[in-house]
Amino acid sequence: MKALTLYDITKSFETAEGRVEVLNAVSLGLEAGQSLALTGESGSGKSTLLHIAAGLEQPDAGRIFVGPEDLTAMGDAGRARLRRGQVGLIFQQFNLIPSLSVAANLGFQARLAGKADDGFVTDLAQRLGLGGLMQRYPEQLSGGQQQRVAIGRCLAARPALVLADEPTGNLDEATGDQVLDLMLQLTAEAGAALLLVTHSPRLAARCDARAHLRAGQLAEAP
Ligand SMILES: Nc1ncnc2c1ncn2[C@@H]1O[C@H](COP(=O)(O)OP(=O)(O)OP(=O)(O)O)[C@@H](O)[C@H]1O
Repeated sequence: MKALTLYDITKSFETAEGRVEVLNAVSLGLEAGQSLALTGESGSGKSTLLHIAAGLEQPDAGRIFVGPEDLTAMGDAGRARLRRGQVGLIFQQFNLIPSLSVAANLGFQARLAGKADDGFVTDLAQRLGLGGLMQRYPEQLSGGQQQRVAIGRCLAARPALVLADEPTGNLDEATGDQVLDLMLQLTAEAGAALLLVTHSPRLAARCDARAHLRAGQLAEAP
């Protein structure tokens, strides 16, 4: 089953210097349980593609399916509902809620998605090495610990599709590798598809498949 299908996505931006063509008829399919690394030079459109897949940004043309659901046929409310229920987002900035404990941050998204399950969150926290940190607040955690909370918060809501934009970009290499391994392991176990934007060929090599954005189109990774 396809978790994400993009058909002929085209996107340009109006800027002070004129029109910037970013994506030119990009198509991509991601199976449930599969991980795909998206690489490309800075400015090649990786984040734009990920935002379009999440329904956070609208393409100029093309269609987006998350599972069987057509994002392009939905309004803002429908896209927000689908994102809450099916899509997990992880960014380079951890975006934790500073006033909530680790435990409350971990359960936050699942509650929004109507899938609160304390047992599952506790188990996930153990797997992520956060079991002893549940009562702490984000500012009392290291970068790697904060990113593990962000990953746990995303996975606790059991998304079918995880979209991650440079999730280990703020971490040192060893911590980054560790965090990515956990992400790959946990998403594969959950049967979730993972689209990982990364600059690192080394991290990309750990995914099931790779795609490279160049001049607005997808190519084989170099
Ligand atoms: N809201 C916007 N308005 C105008 N131009 C934009 C906007 N968002 C992105 N762009 C431009 O679109 C292009 C692609 O940006 P994007 O952030 O998708 O690239 P990226 O591959 O993710 O880059 P990086 O690896 O540096 O994060 C860039 O030229 C950027 O300047």
